[in-house]
Amino acid sequence: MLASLLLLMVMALLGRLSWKLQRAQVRNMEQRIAHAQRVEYLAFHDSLTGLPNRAFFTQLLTQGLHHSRRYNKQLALLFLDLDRFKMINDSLGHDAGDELLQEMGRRLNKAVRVSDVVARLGGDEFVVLLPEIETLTQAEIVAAKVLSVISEPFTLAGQELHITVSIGVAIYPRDGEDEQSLLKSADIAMYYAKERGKNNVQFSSEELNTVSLERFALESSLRSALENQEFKVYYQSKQDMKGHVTGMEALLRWQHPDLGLVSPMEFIPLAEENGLIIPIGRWVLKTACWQNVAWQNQGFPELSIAVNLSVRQFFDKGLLVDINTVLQETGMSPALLELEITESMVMHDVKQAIQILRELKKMGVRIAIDDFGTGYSSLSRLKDFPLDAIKIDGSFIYDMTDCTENKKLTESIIEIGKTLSLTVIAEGVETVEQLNYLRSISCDQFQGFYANEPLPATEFAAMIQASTIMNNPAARSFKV
Ligand SMILES: Nc1nc2c(ncn2[C@@H]2O[C@H](COP(=O)(O)O[C@H]3[C@@H](O)[C@H](n4cnc5c(=O)[nH]c(N)nc54)O[C@@H]3COP(=O)(O)O)[C@@H](O)[C@H]2O)c(=O)[nH]1
Repeated sequence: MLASLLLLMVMALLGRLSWKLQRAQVRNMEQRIAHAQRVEYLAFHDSLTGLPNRAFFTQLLTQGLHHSRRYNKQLALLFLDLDRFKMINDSLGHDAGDELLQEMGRRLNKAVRVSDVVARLGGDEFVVLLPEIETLTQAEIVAAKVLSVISEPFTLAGQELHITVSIGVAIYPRDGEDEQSLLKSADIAMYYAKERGKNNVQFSSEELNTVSLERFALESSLRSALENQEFKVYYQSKQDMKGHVTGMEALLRWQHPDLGLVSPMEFIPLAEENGLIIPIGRWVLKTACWQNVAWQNQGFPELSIAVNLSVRQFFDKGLLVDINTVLQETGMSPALLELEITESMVMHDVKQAIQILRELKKMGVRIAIDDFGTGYSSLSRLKDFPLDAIKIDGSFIYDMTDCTENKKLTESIIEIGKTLSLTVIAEGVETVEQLNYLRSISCDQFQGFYANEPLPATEFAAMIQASTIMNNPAARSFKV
């Protein structure tokens, strides 16, 4: 009796133990499944926004393309890139940047149908897939809706901010028949949206893709141009109204092995975009200073030299160190170095620009505002900038003798310059009539083809030495 009771108890205990064991096994299994699901979720979703990531998006795009092919449908791919995201990250911090990306994801999802796909490819790049569209207008409507939802203010780090986005759109099958080509077409179109002033939508086209291929080829040779010593600096004189040379401007040229001399207008925007402008700009500065010092050592008079700074260079953290190093290494006098910046550059971030300009002034270099009159600098702002000179944009000079409006505008700019005690230089002077008129309205200096076209160093030196510029009467009174 006792034995049976004991047996029953042992069996009950064993049963309980086995049940516990089973429960533990089930729990363990559940945990493993949950873990596997989590791993799978993370592999296919962006951890910050919860949106499909690039890998998942590629699968969804593949499925969408299969479907479109089978049912002979069009599909639209919107490629989005936030404008000035880096600036937000840099100025407000990465937490604010993360918050912005999360809110972007939420707003994008709200702007499209549940059957559409919103994904984050990485960084500030998002894509929207419209799997079945009948007409291009549908894609246009969605893109406009996206611009509109993003235009609502964002509150980040306690500040209300207005954010914009650039959108490129590619349509299957018109702009690409597979994932890669469709994504590439949309990306190129987005890039053009940026170029056209950001905050807009561009549809892909064959023309855009061809231009982009040419740019790609130019960009890859630009990467090796510095190393291959393909850059040259040309020099154009600045003169006072009596024709005395007061200085020169250093202008960059690219002697491309196949394309010949490439204009800076073609490659500086590219270099600006991919960051190559920093080493290239440093090289121009060093070459120009070195050349100026070499000429002085050869007995040339003390002529100033102006060097253009691009926006990326101007706001680059290494700018002050770079200039200081070049001055030290070349022995260039800071007072003879003039840095040319544009109005739009300083308007980009007025507070920081003033700070940088003050630091540059402390070094003793001169600052000139280039292409003056084409930007939007208000007069009240202008007086806050520590400047030495303004250069009237060539577009005012070009037809000034026939255009009363441009004559008046030029007079006003000269007056502004005088009021602020700045040297006023007229750019793009090509005729004696223009020069005479500028002289009559007390412009201080001029620059342009009338004096000389930009020349390689040896020719410029010969010109100075001969004290003559292309039989130009303005050059007869050169004092060299
Ligand atoms: N960031 C840098 N920008 C640079 C550098 N070198 C040049 N540039 C910028 O590229 C733009 C085009 O320059 P460029 O083709 O050299 O044209 C200059 C002159 O050649 C031209 N010019 C001069 N006189 C006349 C004239 O009488 N008529 C006429 N039609 N054109 C003339 O104008 C340009 C002067 O440039 P700027 O004084 O700087 O405005 C130009 O925006 C350059 O700034 C570089 O090293 N870095």
